[in-house]
Amino acid sequence: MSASNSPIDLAKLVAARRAVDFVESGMRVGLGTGSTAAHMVRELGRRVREEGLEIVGVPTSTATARLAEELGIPLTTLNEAGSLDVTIDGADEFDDTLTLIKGGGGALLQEKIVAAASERMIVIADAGKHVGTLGAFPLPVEVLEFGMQSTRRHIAALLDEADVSGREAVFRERDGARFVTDEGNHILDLHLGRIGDARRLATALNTVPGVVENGLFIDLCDTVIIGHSDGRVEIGDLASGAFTEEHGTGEEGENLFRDIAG
Ligand SMILES: O=C(CO)[C@H](O)[C@H](O)COP(=O)(O)O
Repeated sequence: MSASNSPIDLAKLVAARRAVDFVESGMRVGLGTGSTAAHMVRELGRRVREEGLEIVGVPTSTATARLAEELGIPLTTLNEAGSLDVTIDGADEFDDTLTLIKGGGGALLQEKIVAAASERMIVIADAGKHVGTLGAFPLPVEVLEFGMQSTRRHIAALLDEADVSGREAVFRERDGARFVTDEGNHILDLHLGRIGDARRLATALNTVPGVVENGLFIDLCDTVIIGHSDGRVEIGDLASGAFTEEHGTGEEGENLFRDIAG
């Protein structure tokens, strides 16, 4: 079974398609980055082409911009759009307070700026990303190349005092070379195991000279749509403080699975 029709990918697809129901004509929409967000962009593209949905998108990475362009979704910049009605994006982890870890795809900087400019942020994710305590997923921190080893030492010193259970800080690599973000920076992945106080850690990290941004998204996400591989969807909403389940039959998941598997 390939990654594109695995149960996890099916769960991502279910969440992504449900999220697109929240998009209406006339909206300015932040387009997230990653495999789950790509499902959402494809579904938005389908609605633009087949249903005449009139939106303008603001992509959070060059990869998403490329995909959206291919699909015929009209795009603009955040500067042009000013503010956005909704952003739909993936996440690497989220907890019951809808605090997120993002940046697994390296796009956390644009993602955070776009989310902060949005009236509403909807996160789409497979159920495996819902955690009791954040931190099993390494926390990405975007750092400038200039003085990056010094920046790492300052972060290491800060972690000695932090309420975390692991302290390894590793520069991300891709294809044997240091990973470079869309802004030309690098990513330091912090293997923390358990993050006791996300707000305090996020604030502390952003005081270190050389840190551009960290992957903790706090008070940004309003709604999380959780997909299950049998087609069930849970919606967690910050305003109501509740997680509610939809599509209990599993039938939708089976149909989608047939669609993907061809
Ligand atoms: O934060 C991100 C990119 O910077 C992604 O949203 C996150 O890594 C989730 O990716 P995927 O949907 O592929 O699991």
